[in-house]
Amino acid sequence: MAFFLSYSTPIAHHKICTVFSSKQGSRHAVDQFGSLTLKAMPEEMALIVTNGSSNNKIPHVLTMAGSDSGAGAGIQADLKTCAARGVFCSTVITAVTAQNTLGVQDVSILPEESVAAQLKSVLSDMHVDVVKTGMLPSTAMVKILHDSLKQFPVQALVVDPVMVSTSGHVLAGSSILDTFRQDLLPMADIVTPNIKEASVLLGGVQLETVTDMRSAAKSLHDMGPRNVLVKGGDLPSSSDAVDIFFDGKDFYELRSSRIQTRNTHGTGCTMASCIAAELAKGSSMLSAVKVAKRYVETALEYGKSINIGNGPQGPLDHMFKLKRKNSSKLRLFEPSDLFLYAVTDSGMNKKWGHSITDAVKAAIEGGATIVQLREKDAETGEFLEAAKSCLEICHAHNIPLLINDRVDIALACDADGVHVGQSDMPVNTVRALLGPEKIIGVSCKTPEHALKAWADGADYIGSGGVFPTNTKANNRTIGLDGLKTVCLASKLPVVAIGGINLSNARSVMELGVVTLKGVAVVSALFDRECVAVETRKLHDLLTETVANVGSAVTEEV
Ligand SMILES: Nc1ncnc2c1ncn2[C@@H]1O[C@H](COP(=O)(O)OP(=O)(O)O)[C@@H](O)[C@H]1O
Ligand SMILES: Cc1ncc(COP(=O)(O)O)c(N)n1
Ligand SMILES: [Mg+2]
Repeated sequence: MAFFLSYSTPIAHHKICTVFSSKQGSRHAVDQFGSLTLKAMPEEMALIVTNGSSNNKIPHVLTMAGSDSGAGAGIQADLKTCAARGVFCSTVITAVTAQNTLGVQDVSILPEESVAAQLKSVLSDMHVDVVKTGMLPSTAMVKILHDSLKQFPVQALVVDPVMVSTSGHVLAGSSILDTFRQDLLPMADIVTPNIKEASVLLGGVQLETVTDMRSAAKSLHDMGPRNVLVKGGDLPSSSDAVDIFFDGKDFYELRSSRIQTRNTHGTGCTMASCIAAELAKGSSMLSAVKVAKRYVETALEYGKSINIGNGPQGPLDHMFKLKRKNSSKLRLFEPSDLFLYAVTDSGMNKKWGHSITDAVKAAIEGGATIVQLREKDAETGEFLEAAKSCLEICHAHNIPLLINDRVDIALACDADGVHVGQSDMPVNTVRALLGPEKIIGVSCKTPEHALKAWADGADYIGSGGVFPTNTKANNRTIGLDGLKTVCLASKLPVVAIGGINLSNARSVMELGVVTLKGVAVVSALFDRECVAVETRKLHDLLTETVANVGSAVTEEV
């Protein structure tokens, strides 16, 4: 969300050539005389002429950093972090490092012309909101950055003053220190040194306590950056991970518990690129820093036991949102799962004194091939707990568990999918929330419903009520003919539902349409004293009918 204006009125002692303002009022002007300093300017001068945002614009971070072959830090960390935070990330590579979990084996610095060309390519063409810098291995690269930003101003500059890798390898030599102090820091909206970097920038002062970190933040702020974050990941003898944020006025102590893991390589780069990503989305500086701290903490927690490499420091895992518990055992949908589809009903379980988990266990024991929890009256907390327990039972038997209607419950317990009705959340919205691998079923009474479900990305449809039923009030019965019409029109596998029991299940399966894969039942299984026995009876009857009808229901859609 950036607003730009070309401007040429003298302000104070500078002739302003370019003015920039963000939504939050972060303002810079670059003077025409080539000073390396970006000056803050009064709010009222930040005239808004062009709104640089449009509906289809994605927030954009440009990272100028080194490549890390081990992919925990550097450019790779920045790309993954921005992707995880929903922000577009372009890259200017300053150096190519050979790193792994043992340390840094090689550093090749890219030619300055190449760095300048990369910056120009991106900044001149693509609308960049925020620039984030990591490894800047030469004085010339700082100058190139300054000149590029003067020509193509951006909303904010996040400077991670990378100097030494955690493994102790020097990534920016001491000859560059003066340039960092004099030229780079004054350009920064925020600078994010770790303890070692803060100490080096301040000429070697010892930083051992949170109080030392506060003084360091203050001294660094005096060098010109608008905000300072001194990161305490490596603060000796601290059981918490404490960072100090200073905005020139107030200090904030950001504290989280220290996660015990070797996989911390890249925390600093990740923190800085997450701050940049949040700024690009429109956050204030303090909110961006807080979100970034929580993001790093969560990534550390999720990735704490990952085993990559044999060295002392493993990479941070940025994409925890994509991670699935037991991903190797992910249960993908098979149309044959619809064969005997058990749908629970809290009223019936109460009536017979069955807990929901006992009822589900019994249905599986009797041969149910998929389970749907349809708990219309349950309290959310209670429903979630029941869903978690049922999921464990279902997965122990390799049976998918779906949740009726409640996408929130399905997400919270990582269920295999959701079944929705025509008036529930639209299928494409459910798909966007659950992701590509989860199972989505939708109730359909007509061929039009069936075709829409297919077009919207459902996996199967439930069609009915085939027969009159007590479990759903005011539900129009479509009969066997209606079911057959839907099955013939459907491009998706179909499960028949509504009043199906031992006495009529045969007539359903005898329709013999290839798309009809099974029956879904509520009362015939759960409005019974012995759920396992009733399920077994229905299972046997279906097996026998299908064997007689031939290949119809086993053929894939
Ligand atoms: N083991 C940990 N548990 C929780 N947070 C951590 C841990 N290690 C680092 N952090 C956090 O990660 C962020 C990056 O800090 P730090 O590791 O000090 O930076 P750098 O990678 O530049 O050395 C900070 O917010 C810090 O508090
Ligand atoms: C290319 C590159 N950039 C930055 C770092 C710092 O990361 P860390 O402090 O986690 O080692 C690194 N090791 N490599
Ligand atoms: Mg670190």
